[in-house]
Amino acid sequence: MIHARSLTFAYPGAGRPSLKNVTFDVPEGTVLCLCGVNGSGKSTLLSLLAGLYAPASGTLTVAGIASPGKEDKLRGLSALVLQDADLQIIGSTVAEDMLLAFPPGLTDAEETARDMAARFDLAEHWHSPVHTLSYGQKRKLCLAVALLASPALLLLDEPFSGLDYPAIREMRAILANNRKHRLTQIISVHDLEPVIDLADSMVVLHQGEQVLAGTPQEVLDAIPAFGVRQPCSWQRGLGIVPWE
Ligand SMILES: Nc1ncnc2c1ncn2[C@@H]1O[C@H](COP(=O)(O)OP(=O)(O)OP(=O)(O)O)[C@@H](O)[C@H]1O
Repeated sequence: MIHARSLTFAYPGAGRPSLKNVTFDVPEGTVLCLCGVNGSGKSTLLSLLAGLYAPASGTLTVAGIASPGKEDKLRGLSALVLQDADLQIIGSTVAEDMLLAFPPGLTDAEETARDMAARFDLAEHWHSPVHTLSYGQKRKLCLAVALLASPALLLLDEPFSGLDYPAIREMRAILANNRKHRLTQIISVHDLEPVIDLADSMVVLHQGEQVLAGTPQEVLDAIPAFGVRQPCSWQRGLGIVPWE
């Protein structure tokens, strides 16, 4: 579904590129775990995949839509869930934020949104002002709104950061359910522990370069050299042990 070929990108005015020569494929319905230390280029790559920027060189094709050239179409088929929920929430209440995901006047919009709120344990907060939600609830609201748009590609930037253990488990359950329904997902993390058993493939970035790519089993032995901690089960020689 995704073919990235020799992607290079530099922010306007930046001295050096934030992505260099990034090449990978993601089959439809699979989960790619994108990892690397702070500043390695994960968010930048997600922005290109979301159609927010175009590569300076190389080509990115998502479901047959190519960038550079068709970023507006890419934006229509993917949903990016940002690390900072406050940058993403635009409604003043949960209801308003969820209903803004639909075109005006769409029949069934409220019913669909309420069902999604219930799925994400947000039903009792339907009329709550968004600033009264907890950090974890705000993250869930952003993900719920992203899914309301029925994206073909879900892009998640550090979905576990700042979440407590129960919220991490809840987030995992949502991502696992998406995977069960064959939604293509790219999940950026610096810590692999909460996600590795859900990942079909991995790309490791370091200083904007793709240094490793393959299945978790192919990549995990080499990741410490790039500042990424191996999952505990892998360190103990147990391979990848599912959480549940
Ligand atoms: N808007 C911008 N303008 C200029 N440089 C930027 C901009 N955004 C990011 N960068 C630079 O691009 C590089 C990659 O940053 P990016 O945010 O993509 O990394 P990251 O792996 O997502 O980091 P983190 O884990 O800290 O979120 C960094 O050197 C960063 O300083």
